[in-house]
Amino acid sequence: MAPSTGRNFPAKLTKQVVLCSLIAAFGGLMFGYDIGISGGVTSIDDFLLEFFPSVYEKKHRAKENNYCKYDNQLLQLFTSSLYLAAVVCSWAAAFCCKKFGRKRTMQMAAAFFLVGVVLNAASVNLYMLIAGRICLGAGIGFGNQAVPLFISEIASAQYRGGLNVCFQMLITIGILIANVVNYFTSNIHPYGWRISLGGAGFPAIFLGLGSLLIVETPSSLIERGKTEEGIKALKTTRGVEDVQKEYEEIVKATETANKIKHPFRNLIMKRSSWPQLFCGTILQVFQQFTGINIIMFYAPVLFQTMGLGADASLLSAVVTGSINSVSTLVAVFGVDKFGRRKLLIQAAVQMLISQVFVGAILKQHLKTTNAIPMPYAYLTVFLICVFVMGFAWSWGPLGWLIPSEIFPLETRPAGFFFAVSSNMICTFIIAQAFLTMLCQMRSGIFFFFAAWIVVMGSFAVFLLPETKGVPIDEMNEQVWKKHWFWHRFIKPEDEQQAKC
Ligand SMILES: OC[C@H]1O[C@](O)(CO)[C@@H](O)[C@@H]1O
Repeated sequence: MAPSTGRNFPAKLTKQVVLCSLIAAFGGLMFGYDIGISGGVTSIDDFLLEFFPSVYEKKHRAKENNYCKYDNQLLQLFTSSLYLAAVVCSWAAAFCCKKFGRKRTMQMAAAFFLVGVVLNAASVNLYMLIAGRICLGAGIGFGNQAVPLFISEIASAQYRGGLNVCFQMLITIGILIANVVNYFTSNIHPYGWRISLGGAGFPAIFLGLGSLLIVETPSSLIERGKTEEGIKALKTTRGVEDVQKEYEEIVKATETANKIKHPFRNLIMKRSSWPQLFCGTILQVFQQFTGINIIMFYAPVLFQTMGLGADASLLSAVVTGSINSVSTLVAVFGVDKFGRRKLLIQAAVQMLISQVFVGAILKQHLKTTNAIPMPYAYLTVFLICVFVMGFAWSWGPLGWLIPSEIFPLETRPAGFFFAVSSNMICTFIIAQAFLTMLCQMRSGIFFFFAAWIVVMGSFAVFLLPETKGVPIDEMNEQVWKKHWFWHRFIKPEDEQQAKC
């Protein structure tokens, strides 16, 4: 018997949907592997010697202030150039998603990424390294745009949350694999870092080959006039024959979508799109301003700052990475059960407490060049794990899930573009600024992020609607029109007005 809640359409969890979602989620593995690798290689001496000799020298200068030894704009550009490229490319990817479908866009992602991997692993100078990062960024921009949309559309409402979280799940597994790879390759001299960077090819090959096997989403097929294929895809992905009602909803959404020639303009100008636009974008901004990436990119650097040795630092990054992956499982199984808001609010409290304690310990014990006493260093690693745990079952996965499910079909790729690109921009800002911020603000950086967590927690309490179990093409009716605050934006006259 197919489960059904509220006005849900009948559907079963089919093997095809699970398999397609998992294959698509390899886009997350690409992204995650890269995140983990960047942090690791920037603390490996052979890599620094080859491309950033001044950082190498500063790192080994005995008197250098711990907080500042990695502060170097070029080194930060290595990490962050990828995100700039990803922003630009996710805009192009939004067009490709609409015109060529989600599946083709994923294949483009894999192709760009592979070129980047080859350039990076074979780099002989900084230019090649940065050019490689830009291609990787293009791959990530295309992948991050297409994959969450693909999963949210291919899954029925009852299972959408859990399946979509697989994307973040694979991001975390990618980060973890990268941390482990870095741990071993850092001892392979002098080319271990090439193995680290080259390893990124595996997830891209998986995504590229895997995407040849998957089906296109019913919404995308119907939107592009492939009605017969769309109905067929609807039947196979839902695992039921009676798909008439859902088909009619998609056709209705498609008709509205086809009237809109400029989805980007429509989204910005039309008042009734603002709630989704605001919530989708701000969730991604908040996701980054939890401060998660100071840990993901720079955990080894951060732990070395606290005085742990090089190996202990890389190993601690492996520990935080494992906790990140395992805790994301809570979201896979919990998000369609507990709902989105409960997870976000609970985790905000947990993350706030750990940030404040980490800040307090570092303020007390890491004043100048000295390392902090070992028990406190380990307590800090523990608190960071508590923080990562909270992030992993909430703001991490839901930052992708909610924006991919709240926009109506006509503005979905365009709306999701704003969400993806705000993630990339904020990741860029944090990647670029963190080492300087650490150098300037010292332990204050943890209080800075704690303040953001207070703001985002309040947002989840007061402004974010619950979207659990609502069919994706019914959000306007069931969510926005009924919300205590946002309903005032969704007036029928607005819907008539801006058919730009
Ligand atoms: O799991 C942590 C990782 O997840 C992301 O927030 C993406 O959702 C990354 O920016 C971060 O490095």
